[in-house]
Amino acid sequence: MATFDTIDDIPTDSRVLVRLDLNSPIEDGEPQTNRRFERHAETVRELAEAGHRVVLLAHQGRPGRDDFTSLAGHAAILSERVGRDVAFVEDTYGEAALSAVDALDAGEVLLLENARMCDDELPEESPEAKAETEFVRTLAPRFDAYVNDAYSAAHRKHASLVGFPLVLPAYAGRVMETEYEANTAIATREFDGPVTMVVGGTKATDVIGVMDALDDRVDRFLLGGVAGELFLRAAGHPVGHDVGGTDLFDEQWEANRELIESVLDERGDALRLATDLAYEGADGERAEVAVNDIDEKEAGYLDVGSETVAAYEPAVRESDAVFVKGALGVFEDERFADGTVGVLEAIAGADCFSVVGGGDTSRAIEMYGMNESDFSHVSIAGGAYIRALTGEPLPAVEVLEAAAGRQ
Ligand SMILES: Nc1ncnc2c1ncn2[C@@H]1O[C@H](COP(=O)(O)OP(=O)(O)O)[C@@H](O)[C@H]1O
Ligand SMILES: O=C(OP(=O)(O)O)[C@H](O)COP(=O)(O)O
Repeated sequence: MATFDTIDDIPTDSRVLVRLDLNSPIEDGEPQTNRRFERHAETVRELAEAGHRVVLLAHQGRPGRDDFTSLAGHAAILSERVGRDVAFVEDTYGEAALSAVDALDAGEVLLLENARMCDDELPEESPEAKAETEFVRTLAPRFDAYVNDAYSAAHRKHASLVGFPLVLPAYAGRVMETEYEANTAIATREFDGPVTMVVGGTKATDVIGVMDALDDRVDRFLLGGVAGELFLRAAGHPVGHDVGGTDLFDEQWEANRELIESVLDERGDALRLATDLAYEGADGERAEVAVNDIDEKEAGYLDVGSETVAAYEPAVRESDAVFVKGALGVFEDERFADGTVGVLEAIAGADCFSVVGGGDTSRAIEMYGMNESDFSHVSIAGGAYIRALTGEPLPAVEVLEAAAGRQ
């Protein structure tokens, strides 16, 4: 269990600075609504209803990229989700921002401009250095408390994440609390029965690192996606390399070959590899082939096959805990959703503790009409989820814990 203080511990009538992670996909310059708004809305609503003055800090994109935008649109979406007005000021710690902060009444909510528009925010430095920045030194004195709800950004040593908790009493928001507890469960909780991890997606380097780190915590890995194909390659099948303009496999194979081979060698018994794969047939329909019948990879494989899904489902049902990292196929295309959806539905119907992580994979839950409440936790974190699974510390969580020790 984390040892941080939570928003239940904030003294009444406080001026509270809250770090959220509203980083979202941007289309035509506008943020697209997603789970992050819905989840953070709970923390914001609770703080406002408690009568605090609530000022929100967040970021969007990275400087130089297309998704680096103002947070004006985020304020509108958040306002809808919270069910009360979320004012927005196009400034982070200048005159306009400070006046807006000072003008707030009890229960009012204000979102400041994208923190990454300030030079002090981004370079990763120690919490002590970040606490010394003009950004932190200017804003902090306006507040009685700092809340970090941005679990999904907690792997970054940015001013808004690690600077403020050094100089203000600091607390975890509801998202921080629930994400932390669920995502560290694989390393910290004892389960009575088998622990299963579903491993897929495109970022094979990430998930293979997770598999290696969780070696002794996981009883079986169900593989699919790009990572699954690389393991099939290591097992001697002529798959797991790029064909026809794809560039997902060869580079990742070169980078991870030794690790893949050693995981296969040492944990072979715990690994379930696909026995059949799906691809786009000549008629454009889904076609399947048994892995043992593949003499040469000629098509891109886009899902695990139906025999594999039928084998993975009971493995899920027998588990006491299931953690998901990455999709088993290109579920965005209905023809190749069977693996991902079949396994997610088996988890939803099973009596087990379950965590589904990764922004892309968790999207399959709503795309295919599954109920989020049938899972113990659907994470809104990507990089931070990976780090939690591999047991790497999250700097923004560490400073919250240190703050609790001082409070
Ligand atoms: N065999 C495959 N070939 C190409 N893409 C795949 C394959 N299997 C899964 N994917 C893609 O992987 C994506 C999810 O992977 P990833 O980004 O690693 O996970 P997440 O964002 O959920 O952490 C999905 O969008 C899916 O289309
Ligand atoms: O969306 C985020 O992370 P994610 O893509 O790992 O889920 C966070 O907002 C961190 O963003 P960053 O990776 O630009 O620092």
